[in-house]
Amino acid sequence: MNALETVALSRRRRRVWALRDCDLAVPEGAVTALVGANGAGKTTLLHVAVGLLAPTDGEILVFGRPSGRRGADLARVAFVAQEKPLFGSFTVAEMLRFANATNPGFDLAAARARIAEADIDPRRRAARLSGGQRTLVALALALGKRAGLLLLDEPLAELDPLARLQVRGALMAAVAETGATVVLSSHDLAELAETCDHLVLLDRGRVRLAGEVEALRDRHRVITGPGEAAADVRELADVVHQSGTERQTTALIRTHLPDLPLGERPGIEEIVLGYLRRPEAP
Ligand SMILES: Nc1ncnc2c1ncn2[C@@H]1O[C@H](COP(=O)(O)OP(=O)(O)OP(=O)(O)O)[C@@H](O)[C@H]1O
Repeated sequence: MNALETVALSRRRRRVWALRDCDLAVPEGAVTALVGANGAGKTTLLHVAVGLLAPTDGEILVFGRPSGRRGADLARVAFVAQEKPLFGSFTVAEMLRFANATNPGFDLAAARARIAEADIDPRRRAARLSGGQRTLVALALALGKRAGLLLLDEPLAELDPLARLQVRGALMAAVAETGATVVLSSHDLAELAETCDHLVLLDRGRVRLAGEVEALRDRHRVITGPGEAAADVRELADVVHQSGTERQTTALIRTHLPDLPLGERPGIEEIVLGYLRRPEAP
């Protein structure tokens, strides 16, 4: 079963279509990167998935059921919002106890261990935490919930390099140990390449590219050669993006032949940048 699935999902925000006709499937047990330019619709998609926003059109299913505000369904989902909202007047210890009291199956010991590992004083009030510390507390709460689906909006943005490594390790461990599904949005493509096995690229509210990272890499090549050779390549593949001079051109191409003996297999960063650079690419 897919952990998250959308069918012709659209969401309008005032005059803007923040999501438009999105069809996508996030498989269970995978770590999926949600990427796209600023304003592409990533946060909107995550908010619709947890029922904070309703679809304008279409459907979104979480573990096969329409997403909504029913307690039993929400118990299977943990969400860390971009602003990492916490109750400012609560101490960290109080927040963990509150989470423990309100979430059946909450792993209080594991959450406390994460706070200790992050060297955060549990007596400190949330309002007095640094941005990165807020993130670490929010992630400890989300992971403690032991939810089947973790939706994380820019979870690594404010973390120092060591904390980023620790959080990425904790997410991968959650996937390995409990079979959890993780969807995380981020602008750090290099980091995502090391953490994620699936990718969804949103572009002005539409799904531009989606699938397994290795399969997407198999379908693309970076080729270099004289400009006129690009015409020959068009017979075999779609040119996603091309740059350079008449004498020397570099192109990202998409092919239907996974074994195309041509050029280099690109990294996920090159693929995403190629599509973002050329909005009219196929
Ligand atoms: N509260 C709101 N009211 C009206 N429009 C909004 C609101 N929040 C977002 N939008 C619009 O919806 C679109 C998608 O925004 P969204 O926040 O989902 O993008 P994003 O991909 O998460 O961007 P970022 O990478 O900057 O966080 C944008 O055009 C944005 O201006």
